[in-house]
Amino acid sequence: MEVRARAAGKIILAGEHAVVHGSAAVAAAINLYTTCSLRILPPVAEGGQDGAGAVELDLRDPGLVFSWPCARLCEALGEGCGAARILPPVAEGGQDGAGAVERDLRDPGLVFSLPCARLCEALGEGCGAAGTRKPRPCSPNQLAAIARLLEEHEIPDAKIWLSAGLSAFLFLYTSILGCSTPGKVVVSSDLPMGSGLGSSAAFCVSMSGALLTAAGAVSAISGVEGKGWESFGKNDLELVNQWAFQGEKIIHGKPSGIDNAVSTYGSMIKFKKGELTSLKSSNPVKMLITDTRVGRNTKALVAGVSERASRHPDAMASVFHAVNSISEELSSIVELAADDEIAITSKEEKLAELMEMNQGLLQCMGVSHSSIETVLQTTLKFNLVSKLTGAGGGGCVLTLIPTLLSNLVLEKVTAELESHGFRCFKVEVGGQGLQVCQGDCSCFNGDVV
Ligand SMILES: Nc1ncnc2c1ncn2[C@@H]1O[C@H](COP(=O)(O)OP(=O)(O)O)[C@@H](O)[C@H]1O
Ligand SMILES: C[C@@](O)(CCOP(=O)(O)O)CC(=O)O
Ligand SMILES: [Mg+2]
Repeated sequence: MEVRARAAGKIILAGEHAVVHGSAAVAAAINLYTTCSLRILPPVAEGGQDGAGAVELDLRDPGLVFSWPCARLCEALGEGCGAARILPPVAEGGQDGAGAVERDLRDPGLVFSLPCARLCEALGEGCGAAGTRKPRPCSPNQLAAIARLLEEHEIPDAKIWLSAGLSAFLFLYTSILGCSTPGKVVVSSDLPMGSGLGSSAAFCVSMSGALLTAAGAVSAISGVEGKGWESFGKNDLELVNQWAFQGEKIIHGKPSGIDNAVSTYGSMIKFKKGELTSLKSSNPVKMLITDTRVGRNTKALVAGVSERASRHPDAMASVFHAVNSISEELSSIVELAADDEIAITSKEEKLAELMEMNQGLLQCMGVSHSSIETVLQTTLKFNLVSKLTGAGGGGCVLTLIPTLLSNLVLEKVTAELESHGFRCFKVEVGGQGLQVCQGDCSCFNGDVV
């Protein structure tokens, strides 16, 4: 069985960091994706091919491949992993008895087998992939066991930041498919990693989408246009989102959930205390993204803001309160319909002013950086307003592009930003959320399985 899932990166127009402390934030999906391709391999018969009984992860962006024998996963993660083995669904006219759930109780020495058809008849809808329908957090013991598994691999020092993503992968894979399901996973992404465009969330959402589809816990709705990409219904998206959030917790420590939500659902959203409101943006919002190429780590920046908040609780509560007002106002302006040049310009001026105010408050939180300040000063020379997006400390900066801005000015500002060594690109704002494609994945072509 092969499945491919893709999830979008995001920009935060207002409210990053404050959203972790209960304020509202506004985010939008962008047309840069992380794609996770999964091939479930047949269970290995005794005396079977060497190495076939393994879980392999091929990370195309850093260019690293990892492999864990299923036996080693079961030994390390034991009970917690459920040691489930997913058998391929039975085709019509398939082998008798294969479409069954078998429970092998080693201690009393009893084996029970219930045909799937009988389970469905007796338990109906509610019986669907029960184990995966209740996402649970990674326990401290599980996390420690995963860390020990990772120590057995030589991760180059320069790429040690990958450990968080690898831990999230091992947690999601073994929790959803069990430890004894051999498989091969390939991840590739358009997103720069660790730059504020939500690569960690897109990683967890695409991974959860592919794994849950393979486990039969969610299924795509057919008939959506595109090159074989299909969308999911609301309940399935919610399940994927909840699992992805558990993965984000491993990477970020204390995520608000906004990144995985916008990556899963797409479009533009307002997010507050876990509640999501979909925003209908009536005019296109155009943003230039500047990647300062200054690496940073979301987990450390989020922890830094929390420490500042515990040192100055009253002052920081006021900062978070102000950000909440900015996000609330920005979300209502985004939805205003502007149908002539004057109305569009006035709407864009309001958005720009709110972004500028938000940037000032992000400076108060201590998450700006000299590279970000350089972007702000450069764009200001052209009367353009910018703010950092995501966790800050480097990473990406957004610049609002007014509808009436000439291409010449845009080229000039881009050239000046790039002369500082930054990388500029334009993105489409408010696009697709999670999508899936089943069938042969081209990334496995040439594999001998
Ligand atoms: N395509 C990917 N391949 C491997 N790991 C990834 C990938 N995308 C994200 N990650 C994980 O997510 C981490 C970056 O997350 P984070 O610091 O939150 O930055 P951001 O989400 O803004 O890109 C990486 O260090 C890595 O562990
Ligand atoms: C800083 C924060 O608001 C967004 C982090 O986004 P990113 O990982 O930098 O893309 C954290 C969160 O909301 O979980
Ligand atoms: Mg992140």
